[in-house]
Amino acid sequence: MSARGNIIDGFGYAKGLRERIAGRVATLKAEHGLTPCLVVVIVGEDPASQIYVKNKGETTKAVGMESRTIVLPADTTEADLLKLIGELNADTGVNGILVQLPLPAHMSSLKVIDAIDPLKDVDGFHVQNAGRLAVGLDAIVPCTPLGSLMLLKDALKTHDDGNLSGLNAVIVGRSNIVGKPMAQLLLNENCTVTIAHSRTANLPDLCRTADVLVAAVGRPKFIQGDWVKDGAYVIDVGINRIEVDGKNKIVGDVDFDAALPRATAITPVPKGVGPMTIACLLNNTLQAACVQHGLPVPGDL
Ligand SMILES: Nc1nc(=O)c2c([nH]1)NC[C@@H]1CN(c3ccc(C(=O)N[C@@H](CCC(=O)O)C(=O)O)cc3)C=[N+]21
Repeated sequence: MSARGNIIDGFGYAKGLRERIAGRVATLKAEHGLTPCLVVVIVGEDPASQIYVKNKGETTKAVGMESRTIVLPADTTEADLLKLIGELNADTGVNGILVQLPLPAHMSSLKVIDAIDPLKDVDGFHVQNAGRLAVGLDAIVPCTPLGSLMLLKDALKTHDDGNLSGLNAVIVGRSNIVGKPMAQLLLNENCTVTIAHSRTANLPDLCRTADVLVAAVGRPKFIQGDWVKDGAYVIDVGINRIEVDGKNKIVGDVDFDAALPRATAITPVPKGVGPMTIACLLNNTLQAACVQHGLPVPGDL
């Protein structure tokens, strides 16, 4: 039986990933004169979103890519945003387009995402990418599930035989951006996958069946320690800002301290899945640039 209480170093893994991406960006530049370009569009002035978008821009530049950020006022019309996306789609210098979510209430995020060229949809949110992932075709895979799978596989290799096949996976959360694509990825790895949500009956007992437990509900410390099966692998996707003793703190969807001694390995928040999301976004942008220029797509990193 493997040891318990191992903390998965998502920050360190993401750092290594970014270094390998930087190497590939340098090669692409030297051999093909190509610098991948990611454009991030943000509508409105939500302070948390702005900090996040600023970090993304800096990380993009740090791996040698071009980063452009377009800030639109909160009262921008949907038509104007769709027009901008059309222009970015047509601009061959732009390889990746990310429209920061959530959008203001007067816009339909599905309609906006649908307007993005699927080949430039580096979030992997377009129905074409979601559908391609579901049927097993090449697709741009959403960054958070992809980064989560990388950490999970690495932890399984470190603490076990590295094999996901036949494991029971429970994903708590059914969003299009995390829960559903995570389920597709784990199905591809031959897990037995259950997606739980707010209407699930007896969630604690269901979670206790999970060899792999993925928490993506967006509620601070929602998953209790005694919901975690002895020896489980726990991936905490939640990023919740809460106030403790007058100070802002970020916590996950799992009660980390209570889950830690039960889990074989668990991701912390922060420095778990979050940094992997950004690293995977950069890798998706690099791969998109290669596809758009008819160049071979580099393999796994
Ligand atoms: N179209 C779109 N695509 C996204 O991928 C997207 C989005 N919209 N809207 C907002 C969410 C949120 N998100 C995060 C990614 C990384 C961290 C991250 O790196 N967090 C660090 C630092 C946390 C901190 O200290 O603030 C960590 O967890 O260690 C956080 C949040 C991507 N999102």
